[in-house]
Amino acid sequence: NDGSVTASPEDAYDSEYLCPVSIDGQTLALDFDTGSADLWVFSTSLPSSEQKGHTLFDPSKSTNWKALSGYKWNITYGDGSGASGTVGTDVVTVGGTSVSGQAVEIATKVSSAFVSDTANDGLLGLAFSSINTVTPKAQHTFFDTAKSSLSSPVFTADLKHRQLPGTYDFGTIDSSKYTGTITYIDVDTANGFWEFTGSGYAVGSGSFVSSSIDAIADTGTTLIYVPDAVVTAYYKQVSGASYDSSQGGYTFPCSATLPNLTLGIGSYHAVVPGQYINYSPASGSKCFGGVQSDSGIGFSIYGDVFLKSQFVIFDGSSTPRLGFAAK
Ligand SMILES: Cc1nn(C)c(C)c1CC(=O)Nc1ccccn1
Repeated sequence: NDGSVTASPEDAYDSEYLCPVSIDGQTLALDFDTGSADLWVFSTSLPSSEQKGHTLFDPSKSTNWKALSGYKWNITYGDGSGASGTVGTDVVTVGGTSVSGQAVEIATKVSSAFVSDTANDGLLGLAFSSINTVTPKAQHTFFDTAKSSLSSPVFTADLKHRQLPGTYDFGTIDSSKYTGTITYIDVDTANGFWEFTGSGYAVGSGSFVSSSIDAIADTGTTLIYVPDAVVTAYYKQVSGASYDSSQGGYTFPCSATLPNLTLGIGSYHAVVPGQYINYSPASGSKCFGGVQSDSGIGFSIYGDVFLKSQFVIFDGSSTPRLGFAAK
């Protein structure tokens, strides 16, 4: 029951990656999010003003739909966006991986950021089920539901830079998708995230700075959010870079040459190409950086800007771990 599904960039800046997911034959484009654990979808139960532009799941058209009476969900993401609604189970298929009895969370309310993100029909959470928001009983993620039917209890992310489709694979590690060896690192599941301790960083050709960085591998977050020491060291090497409070982050002249950012994973040095860190135009001739401060978040987030430079293994075995390889 292994599967592979394309992950297509939503826009020219790789703000998010969307994957086709079939719910009892109704196909929606979902944002696979290793930073949360709810599978929720835009639905016909939303106010019509919030439905516009999205593909809607209609449970009344699903023969395998089973409503969970009295069950509810309510999620708020770190950027302040959120959604809430009711719950049922159905057959969910991702590439070749099909599961029955999967909790599908129907949105009856979504925040404005989701309404305006019309390419996105919901999220498929791939963090640990311990942080699923359904009450009175937390539900399993798609990966947890599928795990026992997979050749091995893993999924991998091979996200691409700029306009290229990548893939999420379930159940196998495709050795044609990476080069060299895989470096594995322990994961602390206490907060429900794929959380690990990074070993440090380097900017461009500069020397590696050893420092412990508490970070999560988060496919649902666009940028890299790291400690101020890293951010300061990075933009010191970018002429014309500065913190722009009106943009809410560091910007720089779009013509700037950006240094690579190396992030240590154990003894492995993961290199994020400088071009990946020119995220998008900000205003005028300034561009917004793909590396920003994690202050106020409580941990660092290695989001898509980082993950798309690597081949990443999310190993859900009894001792969960993360694997990283160059590609
Ligand atoms: C935790 C956090 N703080 N801040 C400022 C950001 C941007 C985050 C990450 C975040 O919100 N990710 C997200 C958003 C929507 C859907 C899925 N993931």
